[in-house]
Amino acid sequence: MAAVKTFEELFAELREKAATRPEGSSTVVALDRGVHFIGKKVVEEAAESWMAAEHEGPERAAEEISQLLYQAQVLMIATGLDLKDVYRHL
Ligand SMILES: N=c1c2ncn([C@@H]3O[C@H](COP(=O)(O)OP(=O)(O)OP(=O)(O)O)[C@@H](O)[C@H]3O)c2ncn1[C@@H]1O[C@H](COP(=O)(O)O)[C@@H](O)[C@H]1O
Repeated sequence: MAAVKTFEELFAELREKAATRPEGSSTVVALDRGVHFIGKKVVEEAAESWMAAEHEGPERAAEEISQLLYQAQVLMIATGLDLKDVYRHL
């Protein structure tokens, strides 16, 4: 099994990608397309998470929810938010 990546580690990785803009990064492509594009991805992955949880079982739900968390982080970066800006509302 691949090494487990935490939410905080993924966010740090994505912020680094946004700053250094490496070739081939899907995160850089999404950030260049902007908040409207990323927002649609958030909604798409939310819907796919719901459908997987209701009809496809826990393993598929886990995959889709991981993509939802990724897209939420990309939206945070596109909006200039840090994790602590979100955490203070939890
Ligand atoms: N965790 C993710 C991650 N989850 C989803 N995605 C991207 O989000 C997009 C999902 O959009 P789509 O729904 O069109 O993709 P799909 O294949 O149809 O997926 P399904 O939802 O249908 O299953 C794809 O481009 C994926 O590459 C992700 N892209 C990157 N990461 C991680 O982010 C980090 C940086 O990645 P790069 O920026 O690509 O270097 C790395 O650790 C990656 O593992």
